[in-house]
Amino acid sequence: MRVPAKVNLQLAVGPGREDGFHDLVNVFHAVSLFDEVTAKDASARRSRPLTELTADGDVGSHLARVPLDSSNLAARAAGLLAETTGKATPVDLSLLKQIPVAGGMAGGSADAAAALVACDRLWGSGLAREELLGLAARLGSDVAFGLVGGTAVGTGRGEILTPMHSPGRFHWVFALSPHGLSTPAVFGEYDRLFPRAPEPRESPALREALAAADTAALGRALDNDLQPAALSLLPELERTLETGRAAGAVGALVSGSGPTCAFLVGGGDEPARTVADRSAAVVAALEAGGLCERVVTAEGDVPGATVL
Ligand SMILES: C[C@](O)(CO)[C@H](O)COP(=O)(O)OP(=O)(O)OC[C@H]1O[C@@H](n2ccc(N)nc2=O)[C@H](O)[C@@H]1O
Ligand SMILES: Nc1ncnc2c1ncn2[C@@H]1O[C@H](COP(=O)(O)OP(=O)(O)OP(=O)(O)O)[C@@H](O)[C@H]1O
Repeated sequence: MRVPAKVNLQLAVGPGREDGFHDLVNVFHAVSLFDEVTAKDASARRSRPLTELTADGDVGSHLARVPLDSSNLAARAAGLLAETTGKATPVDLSLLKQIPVAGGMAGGSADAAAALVACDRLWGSGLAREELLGLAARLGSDVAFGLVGGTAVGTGRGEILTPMHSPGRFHWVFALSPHGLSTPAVFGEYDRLFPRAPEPRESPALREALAAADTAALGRALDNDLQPAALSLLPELERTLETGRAAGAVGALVSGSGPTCAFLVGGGDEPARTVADRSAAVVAALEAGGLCERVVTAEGDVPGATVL
């Protein structure tokens, strides 16, 4: 299975709920930075554990942060499916990672989405899409989007998804931080900074920009309520954002809970040469700035988990 990363085009965060979560208006956009998840039958093993994991990939120091035990979200996904259907045999899960780890791009959630589909096929459980989406939502707020992909607005804690009309093709540059940020810690910092947050509201300007495939308007509409919290925990991110903006990015923001920074560098409504030049300028400035571990480019939107 191949499964994409996400960037949040809008992340409006309401006040903390009694269950520890926050109501969101979360506009997800899937980008062409992919993890690959393979599930192989290991019935010969016969004994527990249900899953054994390996992880490899092109994510530098981030790879060391991927747990290889039952806490891995892909293993948890396999476990939840097994528990739900009662149909399971031991499985070897291998992860090939391109999505930054603890980077605010939903890498673990993507792997969980892919593992659900891969194990459903391997075990012949044949769950309906709605049932898989239900299991995904139980695993984490971002997991269902890994199944769906494209551009979609998530409400509730982010798991209730409605597709958004986005006919355009957008080009992005991502600055990967050497650090990770814990999602609960960033929400906690948000509560400290904004103890009386208003109810989250969708941005009409963003919806219009997406529908019109208007890159400049999309750049202006990008908005992440968690950005001040991520900057408060990692102040150096402000310089990363400023470096990309100064090099010509059309829009810049922290992706989700961070610390990956996302730069919109063009869209299909602009000449390809303009986009390529702008992208190259932003990549060069970020690399020369020495602020991030790696710089990668990607396009969006792309489909969710896909069988290779
Ligand atoms: C920041 C985002 O990535 C934006 O897409 C998501 O909201 C986070 O999604 P996720 O990583 O799948 O998060 P979950 O595994 O569901 O929750 C992890 C923790 O993040 C916080 N959390 C998450 C989602 C949400 N709507 N409100 C929250 O307060 C809670 O402390 C929760 O215990
Ligand atoms: N398959 C996985 N890949 C990466 N990290 C995983 C995985 N399973 C569990 N983890 C753990 O989850 C933590 C968060 O990883 P992840 O890459 O999903 O963060 P994230 O992209 O910031 O998440 P989100 O954007 O959904 O908030 C990591 O620090 C790691 O310990």
